[in-house]
Amino acid sequence: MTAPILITGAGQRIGLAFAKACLEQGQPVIVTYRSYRPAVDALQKAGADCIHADFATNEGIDAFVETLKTKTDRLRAIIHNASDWMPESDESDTAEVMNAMMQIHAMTPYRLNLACRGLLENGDSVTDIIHMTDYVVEKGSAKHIAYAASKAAMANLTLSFSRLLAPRVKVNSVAPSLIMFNEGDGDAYREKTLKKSLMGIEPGVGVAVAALHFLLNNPYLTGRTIALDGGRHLA
Ligand SMILES: NC(=O)C1=CN([C@@H]2O[C@H](COP(=O)(O)OP(=O)(O)OC[C@H]3O[C@@H](n4cnc5c(N)ncnc54)[C@H](OP(=O)(O)O)[C@@H]3O)[C@@H](O)[C@H]2O)C=CC1
Ligand SMILES: Nc1nc2c(c(=O)[nH]1)N=C([C@H](O)[C@@H](O)CO)CN2
Repeated sequence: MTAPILITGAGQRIGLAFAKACLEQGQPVIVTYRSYRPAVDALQKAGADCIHADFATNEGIDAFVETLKTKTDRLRAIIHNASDWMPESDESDTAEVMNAMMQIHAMTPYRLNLACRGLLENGDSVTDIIHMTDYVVEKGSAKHIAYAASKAAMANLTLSFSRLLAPRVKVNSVAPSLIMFNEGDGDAYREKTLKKSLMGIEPGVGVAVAALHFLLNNPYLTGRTIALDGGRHLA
């Protein structure tokens, strides 16, 4: 029996696409979701093991790990996808924003990687950790300061865990810029954002799924980042 891939935050969008792509290839998955959606039921019906988890507290992380270990004693990979794109605002409490961003983008992958090391190493094949970071790790963000800092912390986890876990486990980042807009994004924002990259497109989840497959099937990549950004760095 193939060991399952754990995908966090798979109730919608990119995480959901990851889960569907794995299932279509006969790869078992365990997914976390925070808010219930019909897509979770559909994933369960398609064979995914769906576990409710809110990583906003360490107790929530630890409760998830406890449940996970009742489901499996091995993991093929962990995809740290769960994320909150929280902007600063005049009303926001800066401490709350920074703490929330560091909790989901740094504490959660840190704590899960250490807690699940045995599951990743419990087999003969090399396994994977993939951190979903962000293009803003390179450039910062004037409107998502804490978010960018927390994704930079996540990017550094890739370096440290690569050193700690090689050669049994490969650890890489995928650093997207625009992959898919959110429903509430207006035309002006969309037009402005599309102009930020050389390719000038909203690529959709397929490019993220392609990056996932590339990393899972490349035995020689660890400690690296796939920049999925349409040439934004040169625009
Ligand atoms: N979409 C894009 O264009 C880009 C995406 N990325 C990165 O790619 C990844 C996927 O992006 P996208 O699909 O848009 O992500 P989403 O914004 O849709 O977030 C993914 C999921 O994370 C879950 N989540 C948020 N906070 C928590 C928490 N405290 N505990 C548990 N789950 C939580 C949400 O759960 P729920 O909704 O169930 O509450 C959500 O469904 C993210 O890491 C993102 O930062 C980077 C750059 C661009
Ligand atoms: N958790 C999320 N992170 C990010 C999202 C998102 O929807 N959820 N979206 C972006 C933007 O697409 C940005 O890359 C381009 O404006 C960034 N991170």
